[in-house]
Amino acid sequence: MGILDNVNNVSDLKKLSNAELDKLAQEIRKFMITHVSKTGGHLAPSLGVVELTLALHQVFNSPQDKIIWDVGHQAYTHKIITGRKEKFSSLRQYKGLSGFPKLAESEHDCFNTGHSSTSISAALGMAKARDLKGDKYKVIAVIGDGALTGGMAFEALNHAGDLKTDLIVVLNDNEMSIAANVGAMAGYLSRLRTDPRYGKGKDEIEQLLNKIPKVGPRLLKTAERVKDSVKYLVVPGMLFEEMGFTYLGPIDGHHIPAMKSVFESAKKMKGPVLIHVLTRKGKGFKPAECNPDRFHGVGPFDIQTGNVIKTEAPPTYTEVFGDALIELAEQQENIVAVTAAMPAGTGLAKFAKKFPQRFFDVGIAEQHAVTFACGLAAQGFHPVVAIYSTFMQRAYDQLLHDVAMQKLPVVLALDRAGLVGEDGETHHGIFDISYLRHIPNLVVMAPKDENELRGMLAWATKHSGPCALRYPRGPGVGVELKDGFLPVHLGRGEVVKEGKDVTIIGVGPLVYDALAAAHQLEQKGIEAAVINPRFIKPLDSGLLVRYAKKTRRVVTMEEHVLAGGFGSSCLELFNKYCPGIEIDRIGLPDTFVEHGAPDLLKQHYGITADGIVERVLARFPEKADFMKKGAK
Ligand SMILES: Cc1ncc(C[n+]2csc(CCOP(=O)(O)OP(=O)(O)O)c2C)c(N)n1
Ligand SMILES: CC(=O)[C@@H](O)[C@H](O)COP(=O)(O)O
Ligand SMILES: [Mg+2]
Repeated sequence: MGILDNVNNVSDLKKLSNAELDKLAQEIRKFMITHVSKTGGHLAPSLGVVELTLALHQVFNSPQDKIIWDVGHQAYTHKIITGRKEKFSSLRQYKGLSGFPKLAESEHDCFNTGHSSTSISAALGMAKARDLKGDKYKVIAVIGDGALTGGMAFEALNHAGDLKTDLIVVLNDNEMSIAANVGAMAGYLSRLRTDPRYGKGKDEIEQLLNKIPKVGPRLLKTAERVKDSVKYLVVPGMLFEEMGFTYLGPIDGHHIPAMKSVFESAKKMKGPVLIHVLTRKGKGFKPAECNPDRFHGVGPFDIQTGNVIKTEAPPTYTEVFGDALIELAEQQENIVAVTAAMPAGTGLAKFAKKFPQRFFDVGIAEQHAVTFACGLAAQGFHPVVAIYSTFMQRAYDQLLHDVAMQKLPVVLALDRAGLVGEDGETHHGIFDISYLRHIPNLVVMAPKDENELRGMLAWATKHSGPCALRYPRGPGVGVELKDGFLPVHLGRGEVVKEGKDVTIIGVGPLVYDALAAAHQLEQKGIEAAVINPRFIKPLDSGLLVRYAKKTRRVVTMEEHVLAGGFGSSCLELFNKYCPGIEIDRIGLPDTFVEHGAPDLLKQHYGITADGIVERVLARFPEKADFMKKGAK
């Protein structure tokens, strides 16, 4: 019987000694590794904060005290010790535990996270609400060094320093974002971490400086300036102190007694406090310690070897994108690539190695990434900004105000467009058609397969204005990759199959589901035409209207919300040019889609060939009867 067996909630944790907490940490690591090796998940981030989480929950009193986990991908220990140990085997599975904090899951999850850099803003809002109500609870934001590169975090630090309300920010510094952390802040933290001078008795320095004899105002001013610059040199965390925070640290984030003692001190302090904690991402599992980037978000793996369990699959759209961009960049010197802290996830890692001067990782800063690219474009470069569909939501105004209004030749590569699966509602890329297609001057494309992705990227890097490409997470459809680049013509779609009874339009790879549906319908005597629109904007209006008029029935299908999606654009088109068409739109309803395997989610929402067949048959009741009579 281990200690973890008797820890079913935070109250059980409070009874444990430091030695028992250390033992519990080991048991939690073993428990976590065992489960995540089966479910996959954010193992390295969570392994890195086991002791930190235990110390936090011993010193503070969740749920009265509010603990907000930035991104929330590191909250597995938090979940395990707040009553969700038994459900942990369902992590990230459909109808199982989420991989991120969820209010709906537990009172200890006081704020939903998933997108980076929101924790300090939310914590500050909660702290201010507490003050206004005269409450006394503590509010703690736990933010990583990567998330601290997000502009929103600085906005919140700036505001917190001004409000001076009681707030605790725990900076979990493991020198890693997904890849190694980048930026000047990372450099500053590194100096705080490594320079022996830092951490010298801050009081000694203050006493020494205060010994400077009281002199006339002019000399006093100089003395103050000297004092401040000397403080910058030897007093750690001056940057945060200057922003109104009391800086505590750096402390060992795997030493529970040290953290508990600092947390206890911070509890008593007035105003905003920043506690700088040093941790090792992936601690306790050698493969993750050695490859914290690979184990940042990992699929099921072999515990003995750390090898991810590979399944035979075609190259991913991400890999096809990355390789194609390298081919294009070899021909076009003005191509540069920008990522927001996700070189590997967006397929740009190889590009970065091959063209280090033409690659920019800006940190978790999507807004800056887009407008930084505009600066490059304004001076003759052709930037390709690779950002997941869901994270591109952060840069909406930059797309509109900086890219489109100026008609700058910026290529927006929206990876993870569609249902991403286990990351769930905060990560599905199901809103981009709606937030892109109404932006003037912007071309929006959706390739049906790997060759079209290559062709569209080639076209985009030669297009004189802004354009966006949206493609899904995971393996391609497995077509044979062609040399060269498929020719693409602005605003032109493709007839994949002729038919006279109904027109089925599938967006992106869904055109293959449309084709499968058409073949099923053929068995039932219904001849369906299949269209690959290729362009979300500008639509191939001539083609779509021609087939709508010809078949009088249209079914559209997209891995995207219906509101403002591709189907909506067809509604608008047909309403104008061929009113009276029967149109069925298949897509996602007005709700946030939960986590689960993508195919399961598609099945649930009818985004499948069968879903199309069902819709079409509903328009042919006689055929449906024909079906019912047992005809095959
Ligand atoms: C707005 C946004 N952009 C990108 C991501 C993808 N992402 C998730 S975690 C992460 C790195 C976080 O680094 P850090 O905060 O240091 O946490 P660690 O994984 O090191 O514990 C990134 C880039 C995100 N979740 N949100
Ligand atoms: C926590 C986070 O936002 C990222 O780690 C994200 O989960 C990566 O998604 P992919 O696994 O699709 O690259
Ligand atoms: Mg980090």
